[in-house]
Amino acid sequence: MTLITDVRLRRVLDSRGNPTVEADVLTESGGFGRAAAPSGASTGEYEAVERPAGEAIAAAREHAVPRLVGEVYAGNQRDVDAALRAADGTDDFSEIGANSAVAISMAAAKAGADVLGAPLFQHLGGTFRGDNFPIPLGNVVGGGEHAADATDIQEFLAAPVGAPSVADAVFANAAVHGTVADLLEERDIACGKGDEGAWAPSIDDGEAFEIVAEAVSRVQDEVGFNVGFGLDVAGAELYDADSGTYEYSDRSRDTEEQIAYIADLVEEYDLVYVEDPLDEDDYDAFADLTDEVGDQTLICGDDLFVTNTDRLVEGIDRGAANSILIKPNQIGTLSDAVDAIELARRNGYDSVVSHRSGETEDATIAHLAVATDAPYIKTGAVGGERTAKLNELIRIADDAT
Ligand SMILES: C=C(OP(=O)(O)O)C(=O)O
Ligand SMILES: [Mg+2]
Repeated sequence: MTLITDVRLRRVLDSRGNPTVEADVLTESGGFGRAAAPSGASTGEYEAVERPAGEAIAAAREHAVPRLVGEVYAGNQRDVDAALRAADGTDDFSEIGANSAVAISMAAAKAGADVLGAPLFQHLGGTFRGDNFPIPLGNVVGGGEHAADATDIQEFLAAPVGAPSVADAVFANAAVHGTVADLLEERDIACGKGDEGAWAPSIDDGEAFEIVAEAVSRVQDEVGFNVGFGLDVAGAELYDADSGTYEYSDRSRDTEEQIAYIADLVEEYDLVYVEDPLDEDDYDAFADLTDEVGDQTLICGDDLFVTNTDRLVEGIDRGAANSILIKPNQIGTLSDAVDAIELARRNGYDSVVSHRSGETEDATIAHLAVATDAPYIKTGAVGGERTAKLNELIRIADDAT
């Protein structure tokens, strides 16, 4: 029933206005799935390769489509993803592009779900999934590679850890985003937004901490449950390998100073989450920081692990972190992303399923998080391509997908 009969690929716009790959997968019995690839700006060095959309589409039409059409069942995700790997023939999807691969992988999953008449999370995770929801981490102030002339730290993330429901959590994050705007206005700070919809004021990190801490505390008082906050430091973007230092606007920090700085921030602001506090090659520094504060907060590897089980195994062996960011396009297929989540769980690591800074209306990651019982999802706080995922979580909870 789910034999793939057609794969159609096209260029569509992402949220930055760049072309990205959209895939349609059709099946013998009329099943249909459509998905589009997201795209990063602060990409990790070890990610699967995104090719320019037109080239990725041409290569996938030549190498992948013939291995799928009439050959593979969309309902068998492992076979779909194995066919994509075989068609590509490289370790990093540099032939057909991880953007073509992930779009086809996700579209096939949706086609499989469509044939079953089941919600995507249930097709991916089974009938006993759908009761647990991830806590959404929402970017409310940001800079780094996502906005010019803004904070050094890439993302200040609201984290409504005490929310009684996913809808309460989603609205709490939007309230923090709105309260940050009020506080910026009170301080006469005009600003626009970065790529993920976070405010991108031209302020230093110290002032951003003050504002976000105040916003979180006000919203916590309003909603009556615990709202904390966290960071994506995107340490690899700050790190200068030649000098071995982290370069902030106002000063440099060597690795020891960077570890001490982050540990102090965890203490001072009771941070619940710290992503990529250190460079993507420095497992040892990650391990030192995790040793120091890993019992108080999540230390999450994004550029460190790039959703790659080999890198995660190394991190687990070395005690480098206690959580992993999961971005399907970093590794190229849903099967690989699920393998990383399962390996993480078996080793006591929390998974944080994540959007990219360049996004589309695609909501697959909301289903992936619910399907795998992931404790967190990072997908912004506002903006259509972000609310696509957040509203889908609310629909899943409402049994309305
Ligand atoms: C979402 C992120 O940004 P990008 O997609 O630019 O890598 C991130 O670094 O976690
Ligand atoms: Mg990151």
